[in-house]
Amino acid sequence: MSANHSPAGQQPTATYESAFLKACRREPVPHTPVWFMRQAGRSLPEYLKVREGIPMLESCMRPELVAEITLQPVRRHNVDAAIYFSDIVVPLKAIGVDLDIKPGVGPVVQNPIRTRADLAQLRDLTPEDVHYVTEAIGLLTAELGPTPLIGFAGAPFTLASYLVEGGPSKNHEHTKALMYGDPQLWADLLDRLAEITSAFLKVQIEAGASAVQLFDSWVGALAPADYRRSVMPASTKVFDAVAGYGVPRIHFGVGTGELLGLMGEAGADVVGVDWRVPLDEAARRVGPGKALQGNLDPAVLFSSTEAVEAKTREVLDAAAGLEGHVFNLGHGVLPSMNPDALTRLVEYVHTQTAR
Ligand SMILES: Cc1c2[nH]c(c1CCC(=O)O)Cc1[nH]c(c(CCC(=O)O)c1C)Cc1[nH]c(c(CCC(=O)O)c1C)Cc1[nH]c(c(C)c1CCC(=O)O)C2
Repeated sequence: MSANHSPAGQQPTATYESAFLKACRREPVPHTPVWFMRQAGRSLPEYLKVREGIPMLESCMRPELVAEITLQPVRRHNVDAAIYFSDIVVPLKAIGVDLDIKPGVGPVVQNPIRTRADLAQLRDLTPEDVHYVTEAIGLLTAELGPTPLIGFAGAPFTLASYLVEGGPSKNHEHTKALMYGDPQLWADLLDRLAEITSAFLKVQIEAGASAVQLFDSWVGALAPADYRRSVMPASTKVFDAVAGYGVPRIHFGVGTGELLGLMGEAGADVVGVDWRVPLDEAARRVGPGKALQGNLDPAVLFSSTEAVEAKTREVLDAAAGLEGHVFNLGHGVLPSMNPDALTRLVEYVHTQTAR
């Protein structure tokens, strides 16, 4: 550790002192930090241009392209953090699971995991399996300066939902059939995924990520008792595995109003909230000692600037009493969004919250 490096690991002091990381640590901030889930991607013409002719998963394995795509929204929107460009299925592909990302569909798995024998598809992940991640993060930390880089992974439940269903699913019928019908196989599957996810997050942190987000996008499909019994042990295992690095751990899912307390309890420092629960109520559900992230309804961005500002004001007002607030959308940027509206939104939050 040198003089311009922070106590919490590899990052430069200017990064450690950034508004985003301060808000995650519930320290006073110069302005409310902003970033957007899926800020890189199809809403940006410059993204469509560099991705032309390159399949999604292949683009995730080219370090220079990953670095360029990750930087695009930082340059354009003046967001307070970058998120590493990848996908939640990349570590599964890296250990040899036969899957692809189909345009307009999402991840599709060739041989769904439904029996004990199928578990053999899930071997341990080594740093060499994802050497391109280490390379890309090396390029990125050099380019980003003080702007923090968020690493991420899919949470065990959400990964399991793709692996068991074989693709995207509305009702998660095969997943729930396994969870309720063979609890031991289910627990073993989630534990395997927790190991893989932990290894993947460690690679990102050791390469220079300043925070990590665990996406449990589809876990809102579960009741709290089932979450506690069948999912929380695996997610807790992931958070515990990276606790020693001292980087903030963010935990996000959609439709998780009834799970917010448990998702914090699983080991998050920051709990992501979708647009269905106002942040002051979310803070009551999560309890003290955690920051919150969110939670403008993404679809508001399709409306007028005045309406966007009014709805943003509501989010900021609900967040006024929080210990730490990271502004975000309640879910990801949609491909059809006007990127200029996102740039204006960042500027609006920054000016409204300047102290
Ligand atoms: C559930 C989930 C997936 N992937 C991810 C999640 C969790 C986040 C969430 O809840 O939205 C995570 C993810 N996937 C991607 C990112 C990029 C980083 C960022 O936020 O900027 C992140 C954080 C890139 C991507 N991942 C994907 C794209 C689109 C593919 C493309 O650009 O060709 C991008 C930019 C593909 C993907 N991958 C997945 C879906 C549902 C899709 C969309 C399918 C489609 O509509 O075409 C699975």
